[in-house]
Amino acid sequence: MPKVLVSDPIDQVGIDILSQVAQVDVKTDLSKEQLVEVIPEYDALMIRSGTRVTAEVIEAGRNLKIIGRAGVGVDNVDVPAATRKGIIVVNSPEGNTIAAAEHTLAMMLSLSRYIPEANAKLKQGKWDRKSYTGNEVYNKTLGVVGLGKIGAHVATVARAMGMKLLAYDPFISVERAEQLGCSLVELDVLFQSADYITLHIPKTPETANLINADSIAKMKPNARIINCARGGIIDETAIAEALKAGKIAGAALDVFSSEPLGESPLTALGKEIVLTPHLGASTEEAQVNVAIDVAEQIRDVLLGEPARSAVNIPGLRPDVLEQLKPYLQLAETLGKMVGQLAGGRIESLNIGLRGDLATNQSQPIVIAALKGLLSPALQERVNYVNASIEAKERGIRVVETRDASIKDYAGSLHLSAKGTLGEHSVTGALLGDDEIRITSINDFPVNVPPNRYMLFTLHRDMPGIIGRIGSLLGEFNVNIASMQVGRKIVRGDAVMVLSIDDPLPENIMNEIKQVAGIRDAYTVTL
Ligand SMILES: NC(=O)C1=CN([C@@H]2O[C@H](COP(=O)(O)OP(=O)(O)OC[C@H]3O[C@@H](n4cnc5c(N)ncnc54)[C@H](O)[C@@H]3O)[C@@H](O)[C@H]2O)C=CC1
Ligand SMILES: O=C(O)CCC(=O)C(=O)O
Repeated sequence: MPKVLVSDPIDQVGIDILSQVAQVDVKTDLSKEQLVEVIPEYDALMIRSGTRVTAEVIEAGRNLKIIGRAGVGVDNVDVPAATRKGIIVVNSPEGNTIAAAEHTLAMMLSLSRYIPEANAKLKQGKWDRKSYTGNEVYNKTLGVVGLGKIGAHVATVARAMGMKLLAYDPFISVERAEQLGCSLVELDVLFQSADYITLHIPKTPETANLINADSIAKMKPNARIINCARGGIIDETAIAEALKAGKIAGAALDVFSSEPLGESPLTALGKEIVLTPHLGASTEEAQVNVAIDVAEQIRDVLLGEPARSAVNIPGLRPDVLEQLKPYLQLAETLGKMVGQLAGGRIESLNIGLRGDLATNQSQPIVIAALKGLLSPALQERVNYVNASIEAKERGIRVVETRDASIKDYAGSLHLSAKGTLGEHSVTGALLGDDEIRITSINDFPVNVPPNRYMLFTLHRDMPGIIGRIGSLLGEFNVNIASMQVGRKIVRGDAVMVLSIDDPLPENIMNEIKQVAGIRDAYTVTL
């Protein structure tokens, strides 16, 4: 039974799902060193934001197949290191959207009305009404930086509260922004015009310290900033100084450049700052959502199924993935075949998507073909995560073509590879019940299902040759399951495809190649 380590607190519902297929160990107090020590025994790791999955942890995790982040941000996982090792990293892109958006709105209102300070003072027995005259958000301008899932929900609710909306997001269309009631503007315009600025972007090299002394200098003195996205997007020293000097009116921060927040100039400030310890996703509803979402993906991957929200393999909607699954299997099978026909060192792979397949999302199909191509050499070390990197590192040139007009089957895939044994091609399609058929070898038409062990010959179409190969296999005690010949013209060149029940014994290939009329012969193991 596979083993899953859960190293941050997650909802029990997630543990229950994982327990269907794995032994689950919950160890939420591991030090960095302890994690490195225990990780080799686990097939999967499930975390929230507390665990740092460094390159060292990934290197030590020699059995790891999947890392599941019960939340959105995967900045606590060294994703490139995981990708290099072929480990899938999954998250829950939507499970905590509402929780984070509502926390943002709560922070904005708390900050505007000084609720945390007033509450604390009253609990100390002080009835102070004059220190806490706040501001209304109604009719004020909210600048949303990052109009993705959380930013969009914040914008929708803020609009209902009567706020005017500006947004900055270079990857969002004007139509989408307008649909949400936002005017898309440049960042500087947003900084100069907004009364409230809320951040909903990932932390990347471009967004690190986006709010700094320079950007703060552009803001209005009554500006209030809310960050429920990621620590490090705001320069904490700069914002503490700006608040102290009254350059802006307030800040509400849920996330920090280093967590837990230790000694910081932020904690010394008064009612102009509201701080929460990374609580954006901390609702019962969100924790159930993310636990189910990520535990299901870990379960599926441990059962050999694809994950629906992997961050290091092409993201596909579950319905699209479901529809593509048989084609991924087809691409992998053809990749395996053509790789073995073309020989070990492959220079190039041409992938032709034909018929209906030409209108499909091709990236997963290309990856599946590469996985198949490389699997004879790399075995289980190659998977959907690292197939592209492995191909690139081997200098394999990948060319993709599409032709929707070829309608011999509803959709077919044509792979052609150039390698040490020359250039070879295989075409395949799916029958109505998603059964794979090989429909051509080196452009000779055939119609055979793939088989674990196969023998291909290129030969001259002439009497006696099929019988001779049959008897030769018989002499070596190899049982033939099926045999088919594909030719373009009578007595011209042809291919023979034999499905056999056992691996071919050594030496037989030399004898096959010496049969009169045989030009070449190849074995394939699928
Ligand atoms: N405080 C908490 O507990 C939580 C924090 N988060 C964080 O909130 C952030 C947003 O999450 P979602 O809305 O789910 O992500 P999302 O991916 O739906 O949206 C992010 C948006 O940022 C935009 N963006 C990327 N780079 C940008 C840039 N340089 N300038 C402006 N816009 C840029 C993207 O186009 C996208 O529209 C993430 O950092 C996530 O980790 C998410 C959940 C809970
Ligand atoms: O797991 C958590 O509580 C943090 C959530 C978060 O920051 C995220 O999903 O990006």
